[in-house]
Amino acid sequence: MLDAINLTCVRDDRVLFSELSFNVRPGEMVQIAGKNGAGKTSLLRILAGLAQAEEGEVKWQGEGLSRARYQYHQNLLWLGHQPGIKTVLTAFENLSFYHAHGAESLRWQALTEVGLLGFEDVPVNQLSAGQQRRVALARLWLSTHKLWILDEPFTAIDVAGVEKLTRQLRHHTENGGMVVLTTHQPLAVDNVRQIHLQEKRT
Ligand SMILES: Nc1ncnc2c1ncn2[C@@H]1O[C@H](COP(=O)(O)OP(=O)(O)OP(=O)(O)O)[C@@H](O)[C@H]1O
Repeated sequence: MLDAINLTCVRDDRVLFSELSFNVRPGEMVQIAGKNGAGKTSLLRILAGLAQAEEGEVKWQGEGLSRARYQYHQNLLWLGHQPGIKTVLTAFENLSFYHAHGAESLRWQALTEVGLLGFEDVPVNQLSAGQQRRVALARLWLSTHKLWILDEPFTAIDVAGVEKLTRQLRHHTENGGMVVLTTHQPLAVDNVRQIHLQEKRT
């Protein structure tokens, strides 16, 4: 289980959120909602252990991230706002880099799932924005991590891609996984829990 406990985040003397507490249990999907600049990415980065909160703590399986860091990173798949892929490598090379010890057949399967079969040998910097995003998203079909933290995973993805990705998110939670994500578009998922960030002034 992931626990966010009394988190306060301040950026440029502005309190983005304060005393924010929630948890994410196996099988749950949580959407962080709020207008542009509300602090959604800032919150996800704190949850992923990439940034510090001014106050409060994040716990994984009951332990603070500083103590549980190794275990946490074994269980966490973070997909940031940027695709986070190596643009001089091809789609297939990216997946090989990411999934070095897994079976090659699984990489082909993941490329097929995200509709990149036929583009596997193209350097990523020659792919479209949506295709580049799909290379990053292919990791979701290779992941064995329990917790997925995804910042705007649907950005630049077409309608069919959104449906496929939504199915994969559902599949993950139905199998006991956890998803925390931001998105500005409606999610076609039952039981998604929303946490709204609202601006507070100092
Ligand atoms: N490292 C930083 N230093 C200073 N200010 C920052 C930093 N990171 C974010 N901010 C500010 O914090 C606010 C919230 O940013 P954040 O990216 O978390 O918002 P968001 O809710 O994800 O927005 P969007 O929906 O536009 O992606 C913004 O005003 C941003 O300028």
